[in-house]
Amino acid sequence: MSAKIITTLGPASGNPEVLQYFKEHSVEIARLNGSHGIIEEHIRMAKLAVYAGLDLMLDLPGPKIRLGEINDTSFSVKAGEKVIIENVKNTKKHNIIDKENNIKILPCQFSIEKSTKINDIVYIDDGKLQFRVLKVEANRIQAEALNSGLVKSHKGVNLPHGKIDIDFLTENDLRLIEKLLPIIKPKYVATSFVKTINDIHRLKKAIQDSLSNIKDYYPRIIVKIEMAEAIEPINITNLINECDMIMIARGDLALETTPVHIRVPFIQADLVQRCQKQNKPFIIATQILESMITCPVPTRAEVSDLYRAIVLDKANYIMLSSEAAVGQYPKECVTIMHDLIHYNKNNQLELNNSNKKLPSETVSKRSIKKIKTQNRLKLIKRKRL
Ligand SMILES: Nc1ncnc2c1ncn2[C@@H]1O[C@H](COP(=O)(O)OP(=O)(O)O)[C@@H](O)[C@H]1O
Ligand SMILES: C=C(OP(=O)(O)O)C(=O)O
Repeated sequence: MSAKIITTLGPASGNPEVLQYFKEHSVEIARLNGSHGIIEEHIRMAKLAVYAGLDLMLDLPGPKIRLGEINDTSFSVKAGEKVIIENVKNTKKHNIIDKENNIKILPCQFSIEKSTKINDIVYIDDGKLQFRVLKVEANRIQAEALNSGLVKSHKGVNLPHGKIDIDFLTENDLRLIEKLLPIIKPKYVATSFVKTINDIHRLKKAIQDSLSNIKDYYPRIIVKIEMAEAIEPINITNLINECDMIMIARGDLALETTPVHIRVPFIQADLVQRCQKQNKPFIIATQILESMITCPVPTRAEVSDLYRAIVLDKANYIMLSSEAAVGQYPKECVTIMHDLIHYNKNNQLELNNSNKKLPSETVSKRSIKKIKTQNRLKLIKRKRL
């Protein structure tokens, strides 16, 4: 079976023309990321995706630390600039300047100060922005930007060296399970930041409660592997057993496991083997064609990553995130994936056919026989001498 594509829906892809193109180019599942957008917008995009013939996946945010809502949606920081990362309990938009100190504030949806110490690194937006902790205060930390970039609303915050205890099913997850799930009835529900099998039991119970009045429907559960605890031997075996599909969620995985960034390919190799052994379908996700968010062609490294996922790992699904949700080239990304999938399929066929037509094995067997006969003759000759 060849790989199929999952595309994350967002402003760049939530329209009939793009969705039709996706359907015609190996896309099978449309993913709604519950971390972004409002419920009404998800319902609108879900209807369009179903109309285009795609299956739906509702991806629940889980206990992921994220920035809050920022006024004007983004602002820039410069390398060396001091900022405050402050816990905000409400969902209102936040101004970004602390007038007293004339310093920029990054609103954060969880309080991270108890889990950080001086010199720890805070990663934001899949690590695109890095901050070093300078001072820990009540309800906030002071930090120094290690690189320049844009701070955007709702981007993820990772603290690989600090553990934060946030309950697995958040208010946001429960709201989506109660208000969105029964309306769109997605074929799949993906669950984020899972640690143990107990998390899955709790999720299934919450889904059952929300669907108590609906018969003949229950979603398939996708477990996103993105935390160090989840890949501990007992946990990972149980999680693979308990779910319908695994997602290797490489974005957070890269920052939740240490040494950061470099462990992902090793974990990917291990998870692929485990899923294949336990006969469980799996998705390889995140940054597969990241450069194509702003560029119409992929890098060689991205094509190699795609080759590994499709040809070597034989992933059941490969997933596009920002590339399809907010990128400039959603159709081009899908085309690259679709073309590689089909090139591989045709290439395999050609190889199989050429094996049948050109029995190179027979040729080489024949030559081996000839050499053996020649050797035997030489031996006999030598013995006679
Ligand atoms: N429904 C949406 N509305 C607006 N933007 C979205 C939506 N879904 C995704 N995005 C954007 O695409 C980015 C990448 O998607 P994804 O990888 O799923 O997000 P994240 O890593 O933040 O969970 C998000 O960070 C967000 O900026
Ligand atoms: C798919 C992932 O999760 P999300 O996009 O929800 O952060 C990931 O971290 O790789």
